[in-house]
Amino acid sequence: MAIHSDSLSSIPAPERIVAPQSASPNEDSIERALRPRALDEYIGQHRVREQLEIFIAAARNRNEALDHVLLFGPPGLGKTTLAHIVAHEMGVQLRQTSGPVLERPGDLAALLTNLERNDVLFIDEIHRLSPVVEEILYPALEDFQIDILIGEGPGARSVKIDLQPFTLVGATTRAGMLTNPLRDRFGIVSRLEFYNVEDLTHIVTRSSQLLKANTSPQGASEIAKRARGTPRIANRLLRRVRDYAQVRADGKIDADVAAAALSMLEVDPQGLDVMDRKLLEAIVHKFDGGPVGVDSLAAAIGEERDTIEDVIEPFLIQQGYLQRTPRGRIATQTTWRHLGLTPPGGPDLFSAAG
Ligand SMILES: Nc1ncnc2c1ncn2[C@@H]1O[C@H](COP(=O)(O)OP(=O)(O)OP(=O)(O)O)[C@@H](O)[C@H]1O
Ligand SMILES: [Mg+2]
Repeated sequence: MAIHSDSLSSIPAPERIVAPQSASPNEDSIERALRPRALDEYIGQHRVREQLEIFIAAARNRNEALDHVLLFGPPGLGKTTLAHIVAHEMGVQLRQTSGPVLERPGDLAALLTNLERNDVLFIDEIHRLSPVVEEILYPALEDFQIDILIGEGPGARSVKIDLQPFTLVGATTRAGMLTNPLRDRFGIVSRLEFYNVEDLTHIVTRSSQLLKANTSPQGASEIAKRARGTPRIANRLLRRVRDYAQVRADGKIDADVAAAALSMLEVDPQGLDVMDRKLLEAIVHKFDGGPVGVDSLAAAIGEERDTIEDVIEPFLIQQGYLQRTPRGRIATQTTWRHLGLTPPGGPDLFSAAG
């Protein structure tokens, strides 16, 4: 491996390299290029994929619209990708919108009346639909009909409009924030999980081919290990490692180059970054390891509560760094050790408490 010592100042440093949200419109367009189009290119999530395969085949066979689908899970795991794949596999068009964009009932009515037979309507952030808009959606989902009010005041009357049969694909990072009547109207509910290292390695390898990056299997696996179970992060790390490799290692991404690039980006071998460590250190140093309520934690590290709950915590909990209890967040033994500290009371006491 030839590592040159030129300056790396040309490498852009996003605020948080392992943020699971999309960073910019530019990143969005790169993502679109890397997005798998068909179900059999969609890596991992075997359970969800198998279910969709069967339901899509059956609906196609009967020439019916697929049942409404709710996709939920943390950001960057492939909800939008899957919505597009559903439309592609059904051989129909996809119309895309999002909860906060649909301000008035008329906005949704316009979209619904323009759908063609069996089309997919994709509503991202569906937990953020306003109640009046959601009201329109119920009869649309159930009977493919909407009631709209024409005119104002005493002369106003309600008119029923028939819609073409369609499939609603709703995506949310927070299934718990959906109202019950809305959730009940989805026939297919799919929860996306964090990806394992093997699947992420596969994704990095596939993206390397599309980006024409020269990545060895070990290089791909090194990136995968630090990608927090999230394809969006894996693809972003790959692009930054590719920059590093280009400037310092003749473009070859092997395990050493990947590790060197990622430690320069302050992503540690477990995939934790500055923000994760800040949160874990706050629990350990400021709150004696917890339990600490999420609001106190938010104040201590200067982050929004929502960011902690949606973005930082899920991976830390899944990896066993953090426990969510009714009394608040608790740092686990893994956390103390990760920070190079001895857990309080020794291993036995802790495992009895945890
Ligand atoms: N199963 C997969 N196989 C290969 N690549 C994937 C897969 N899932 C996601 N990706 C990649 O990850 C990127 C992010 O996925 P996507 O935009 O679908 O996430 P999302 O769940 O909609 O995120 P958000 O909650 O932020 O909207 C995509 O551009 C795609 O390239
Ligand atoms: Mg999305």
